[in-house]
Amino acid sequence: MLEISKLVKRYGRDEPVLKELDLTVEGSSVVSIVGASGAGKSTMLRCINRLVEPTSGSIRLNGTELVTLKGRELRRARRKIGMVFQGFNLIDRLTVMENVLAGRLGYVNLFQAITRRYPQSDIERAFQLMERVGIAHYANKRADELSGGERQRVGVVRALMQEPEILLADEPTASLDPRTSEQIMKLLQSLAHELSLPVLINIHNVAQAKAYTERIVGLRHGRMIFDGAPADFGKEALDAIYGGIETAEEEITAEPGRSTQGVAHDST
Ligand SMILES: Nc1ncnc2c1ncn2[C@@H]1O[C@H](COP(=O)(O)OP(=O)(O)OP(=O)(O)O)[C@@H](O)[C@H]1O
Repeated sequence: MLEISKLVKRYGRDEPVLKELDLTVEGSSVVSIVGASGAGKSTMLRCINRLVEPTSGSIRLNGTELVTLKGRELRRARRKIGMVFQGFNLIDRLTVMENVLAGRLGYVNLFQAITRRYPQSDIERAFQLMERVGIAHYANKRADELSGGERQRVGVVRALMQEPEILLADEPTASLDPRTSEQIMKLLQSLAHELSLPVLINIHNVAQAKAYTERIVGLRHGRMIFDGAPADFGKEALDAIYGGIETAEEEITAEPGRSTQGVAHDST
C-alpha cells in the first residue's frame, strides 16, 4: 500500500509545486494522474522514488517511510519501486536482454554487474517476462533496432525485473502512436492484476485514463481536485482540472468513443 500524506515539494524559493498532497493506493489498482502541464504530476511520481527530494510530508510504501531514508536503506527501498519512462531510458547499444537484466542491478554485487554474470534465476525470469509481453524473440537484438512500442515493453520488463512493490509510469505512452499507446495501457492494466501490483500512471490523455485505469486523480497547481472512478470523471472534473489552461483539445477529450483518437503526440 502506498500512503502519501501532506506531501509538499518546493523547488528553491518558488511557490510549492505540491501542496500538502494526500493519496492512498491499495492493492493492484491502476491509478492515472491527470493534470495540465506543470500541475506537479512528474514531481509527485519522482518524490515517491526520491529522484526528487520532498520538502516535507510522508510517503509510506507497505509501511516503510521513504522520505527519511538515506544511503543503503534508500537504495534498498528504491529496488521496490519500478519506473517506466516516456523516453524508455534504454541503453541503445545493449541488447534487449542486457537492458532487461539492468533491472536486477540493485540485487547483484559489483562483480556480477560489471561482468554481467547474472544468476540463472534472473535470466529465466527475464525470459518469462519477455515472453509475457511478446518480446522474447528480440532478446539478442540491440535496443535501438526496436520500435517505440517494443522499446516500451523492454522498459516495462526491466521495471518488473526489480520485483517492485509498486510501478510508476511517467507518461509511458506519450512517445507512441495511438494504437501502440492503447496496447501499452492495456498491458500495464493486465500486469497490475496478474502481479497484484499497484500502478500509478501520469498521463495527459484523459480518454485513455478513463478507458484503461480504474481511478483517476486530477491535479491542479499541486493540489488534488479530483479523485474518483472514470465514470464520475465528466465535464465538471475536466473544467476544474483544465479550465482556463491552454491544452491541446484532443488530449483532454473525455468521450469514451474518442479513446482511440485522443492522443495528440506524433508516433516515433
Ligand atoms: N528541477 C526543477 N527545478 C525547478 N522547478 C521545477 C523543476 N522540476 C519541475 N519544476 C517546476 O515544477 C512545476 C511542476 O512540474 P512537473 O514536471 O511536476 O509538472 P507536470 O504536471 O508533470 O507537467 P508535464 O505534464 O508538463 O510533465 C512546473 O512549474 C515546473 O516548472
